[in-house]
Amino acid sequence: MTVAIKKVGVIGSGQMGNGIAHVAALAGFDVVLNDVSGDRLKSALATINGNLTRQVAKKAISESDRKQALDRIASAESLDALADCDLVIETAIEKEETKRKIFHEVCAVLKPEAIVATNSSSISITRLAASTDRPEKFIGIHFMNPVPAMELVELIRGIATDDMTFDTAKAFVAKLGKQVAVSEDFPAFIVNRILLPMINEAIYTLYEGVGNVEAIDAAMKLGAHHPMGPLELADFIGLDTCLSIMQVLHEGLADSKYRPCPLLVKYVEAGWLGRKSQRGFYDYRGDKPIPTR
Ligand SMILES: CC(=O)CC(=O)SCCNC(=O)CCNC(=O)[C@H](O)C(C)(C)COP(=O)(O)OP(=O)(O)OC[C@H]1O[C@@H](n2cnc3c(N)ncnc32)[C@H](O)[C@@H]1OP(=O)(O)O
Ligand SMILES: NC(=O)C1=CN([C@@H]2O[C@H](COP(=O)(O)OP(=O)(O)OC[C@H]3O[C@@H](n4cnc5c(N)ncnc54)[C@H](OP(=O)(O)O)[C@@H]3O)[C@@H](O)[C@H]2O)C=CC1
Repeated sequence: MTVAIKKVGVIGSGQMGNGIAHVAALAGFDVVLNDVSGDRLKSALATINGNLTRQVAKKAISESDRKQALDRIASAESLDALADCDLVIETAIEKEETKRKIFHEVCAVLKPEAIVATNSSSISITRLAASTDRPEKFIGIHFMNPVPAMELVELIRGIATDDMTFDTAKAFVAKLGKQVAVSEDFPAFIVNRILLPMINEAIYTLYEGVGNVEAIDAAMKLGAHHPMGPLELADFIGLDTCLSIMQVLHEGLADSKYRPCPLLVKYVEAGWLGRKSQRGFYDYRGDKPIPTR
């Protein structure tokens, strides 16, 4: 049994929120995109339009698909605008305290039958569910970046998630044209349990001077056929998000093999968060990315 989903709320209009709003609107859902910052929302809509336009240029969608998708996305600075959503997907920063606060506020305005999901990369779904008034209607729907291009979505049930919520989330992902991988609720789930230690190891390789940024990325692109080098990918994901995921792995699994590399910590402390702040393992302020080490 599934619940009918017509209107989807997306909380957080960063790179993932943009992508989720984009694919949901293109699949015919009405979307309300929320963020604490009005400027963020404006630039989010411009980014979505840019990505849709690229798809039109590639003939993946028509001009009328682009227009209709954009028309289906409303933006709102207040969570009150999400009151009549059937499904809400939280995709604000990877900080448990921020997410808990959002769930507390949004659950107060949602209808009781609405499903609440998080796009968290790593945090316990069971623990986040416990901060809501509806643990049985709470689930992890974990998209990959960039959302319009990646085929996979991980689904993670918390201990209390009921079958109706799981089946509804599965049907929703299928409607977006994406494949599901089901993960148990353990730190960082499947993709990031494997991917982030690889990225962290690449940063240790840089930290220990085994290779420079260029050599490490070239090694993994040309030597292992990865589409992006691990440091380029870390910048793409966001170094703050990478660090948060490593911290969740380190604390959650209590194993020193997940120790975040001190160089990753230093970049985040400097505010060098990767592409989103224009500087990370590469400097993106010029015509082409320049390695920072
Ligand atoms: C951290 C987490 O919690 C989980 C994660 O997401 S981990 C990160 C997972 N993602 C990856 O590993 C990405 C690795 N990189 C890649 O796969 C590729 O480099 C890439 C898909 C990003 C770009 O591929 P490419 O061949 O260089 O680019 P290009 O041919 O221009 O684009 C391919 C598609 O991606 C889309 N795309 C590329 N960049 C995009 C962006 N920033 N936003 C939206 N769409 C984008 C393009 O529109 C295109 O879509 P269509 O196939 O529908 O036309
Ligand atoms: N980056 C990635 O590759 C992936 C990330 N994820 C997960 O998705 C989530 C978002 O990541 P990403 O999009 O990269 O992050 P970004 O930093 O790009 O975006 C986060 C957005 O959330 C906003 N925000 C912060 N606090 C609130 C709040 N209280 N209410 C509403 N919006 C808020 C931020 O606004 P402001 O900047 O003004 O603070 C920002 O616009 C994280 O949980 C992350 O782990 C999942 C898969 C892949």
